[in-house]
Amino acid sequence: MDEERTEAWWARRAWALLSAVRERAPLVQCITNLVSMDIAANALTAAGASPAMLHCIREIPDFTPRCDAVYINVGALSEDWLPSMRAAASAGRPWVLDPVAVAASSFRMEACLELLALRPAVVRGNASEILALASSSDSSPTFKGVDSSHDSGEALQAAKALARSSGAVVAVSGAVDFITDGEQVISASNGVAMMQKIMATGCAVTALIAAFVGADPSDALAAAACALAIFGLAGEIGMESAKGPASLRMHLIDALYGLDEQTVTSGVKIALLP
Ligand SMILES: Nc1ncnc2c1ncn2[C@@H]1O[C@H](COP(=O)(O)OP(=O)(O)O)[C@@H](O)[C@H]1O
Ligand SMILES: Cc1ncsc1CCOP(=O)(O)O
Ligand SMILES: [Mg+2]
Repeated sequence: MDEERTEAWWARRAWALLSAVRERAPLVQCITNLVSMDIAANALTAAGASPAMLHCIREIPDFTPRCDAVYINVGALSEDWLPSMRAAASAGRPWVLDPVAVAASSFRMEACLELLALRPAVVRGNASEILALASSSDSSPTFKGVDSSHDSGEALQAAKALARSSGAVVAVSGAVDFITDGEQVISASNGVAMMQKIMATGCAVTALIAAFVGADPSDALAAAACALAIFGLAGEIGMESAKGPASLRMHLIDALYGLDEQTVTSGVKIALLP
């Protein structure tokens, strides 16, 4: 199977998955921080998914089982929301974790480790987040809040170890995104540096990963790699018209909405690393 996963295979897979999102409009429940709600909901809907920002614990038993995927993001974690996160992660739907600033506190680290034990299909973080989560350490001297103080390649071994110990696909974002199930490593090299200057692009791309998993839960590794590459490609196209972070945000969402087969199959840069 691996031998046939050429760059051309990945390009076709990325288009097939984006097409599946557009056709099936997966319902994605998002329990996410308040900063990211707007960009995540807009990225999801531009891609063809159906976002729902529901976090009241009383709604989860009725609503979550009807979702195609669940997205949980601890960016603005609180004692009130953690029970909802636990309940939604335990509802039997495929789900994706964004461990924003996991090293911020022991409360956040313990919450993320507890959620990790509830078997997310995918964990996506920046390099500092994946390094911290893999080592269960909330005491890094280089901690910079929600931003990464490491390059994605520095977290590759940690990502592989975390994938093996948790059973999740682990994605590390950065200039090059790395996606691993603990054995295979995929690189996705789309994107522009200016994406780091738009608040909550990381949160938005994790939401998009959840939509791709919801559209096709059979291969979380492919879903995560293709969602990251497609989001990055939308950033590249958006950058052609952008003057700065605010206009890039708008043009990225427009580009995500307008992607066609030719643009996706010629533009995504996904490769299986040897
Ligand atoms: N230097 C870069 N060059 C190109 N794309 C980048 C770069 N840094 C981040 N990205 C892209 O921006 C998005 C958010 O990633 P990142 O900034 O690592 O997440 P977070 O916001 O959680 O820290 C991802 O799609 C990633 O591929
Ligand atoms: C600023 C901020 N504070 C808590 S969550 C959040 C957004 C983080 O977004 P991202 O992880 O995409 O950088
Ligand atoms: Mg983040």
